[in-house]
Amino acid sequence: MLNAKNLTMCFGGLVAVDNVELSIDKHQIVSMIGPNGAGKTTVFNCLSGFYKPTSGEILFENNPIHNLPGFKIARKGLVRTFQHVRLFKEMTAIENLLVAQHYNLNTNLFSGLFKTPSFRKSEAIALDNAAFWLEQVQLIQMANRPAGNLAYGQQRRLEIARCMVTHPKLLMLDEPAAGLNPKETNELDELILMLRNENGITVLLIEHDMKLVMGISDKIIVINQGKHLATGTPDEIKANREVINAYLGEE
Ligand SMILES: Nc1ncnc2c1ncn2[C@@H]1O[C@H](COP(=O)(O)OP(=O)(O)OP(=O)(O)O)[C@@H](O)[C@H]1O
Repeated sequence: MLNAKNLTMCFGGLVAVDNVELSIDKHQIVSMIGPNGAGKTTVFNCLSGFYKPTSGEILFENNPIHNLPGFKIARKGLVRTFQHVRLFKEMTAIENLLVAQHYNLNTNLFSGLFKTPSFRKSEAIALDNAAFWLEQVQLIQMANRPAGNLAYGQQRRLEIARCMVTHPKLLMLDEPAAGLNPKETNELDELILMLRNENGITVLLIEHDMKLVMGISDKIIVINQGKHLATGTPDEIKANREVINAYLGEE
């Protein structure tokens, strides 16, 4: 589904990502791990169009995307969250999910002004979709609360719902468990598995929580000092001497 070849990203003289190769198959849950500063977020930023890679190729469903801006990549079905929560804090939970669907709304000036039947229909579909995903992430009771008033774990789930209302094919989560307590991390674990098992989503995540990573990943990609170090199943990665030396051994 997603393939990166010779992916390289330089910031001035610093090679943050150095010839990284990766591939993600449909319906897999793939985790990218590595020490702080290894280059994981930079890889994410290149894959999602936030950065234009210095060199290399990124194919999404066999089409090159490395020259596309982020919003066009998102429209192709590759959608992401960020390391820090980025919700519209003054808007309610449901409003955040409606704003995310603006692209699907039939909103030209005429239809919006006169509330044409097609405008009202697309508004109703967006509302149903938003309510469905609030239910899925167990936030339906919070629909009318300002997003900024939700607990941190709830805000994280709302961000995932905000991605899901756009019907992505590949969901990329940057440190989704950061700042969550163990109960919230378990709920996140279940939510990610549900997205894959019941909604057919492919998931790529960056995560430092090894219990979560080892528990849900089909495949783990290890990055160290900007370079690809290893790829394998959780058991293969746990037993990989180079990985233990570079990363797991530190813990
Ligand atoms: N916009 C930027 N400009 C300059 N240097 C950058 C930029 N973004 C990242 N870097 C550098 O690139 C390297 C890789 O950073 P990156 O954030 O990708 O690592 P990471 O593996 O995601 O780390 P962490 O786990 O701490 O989030 C670091 O040395 C970082 O300082």
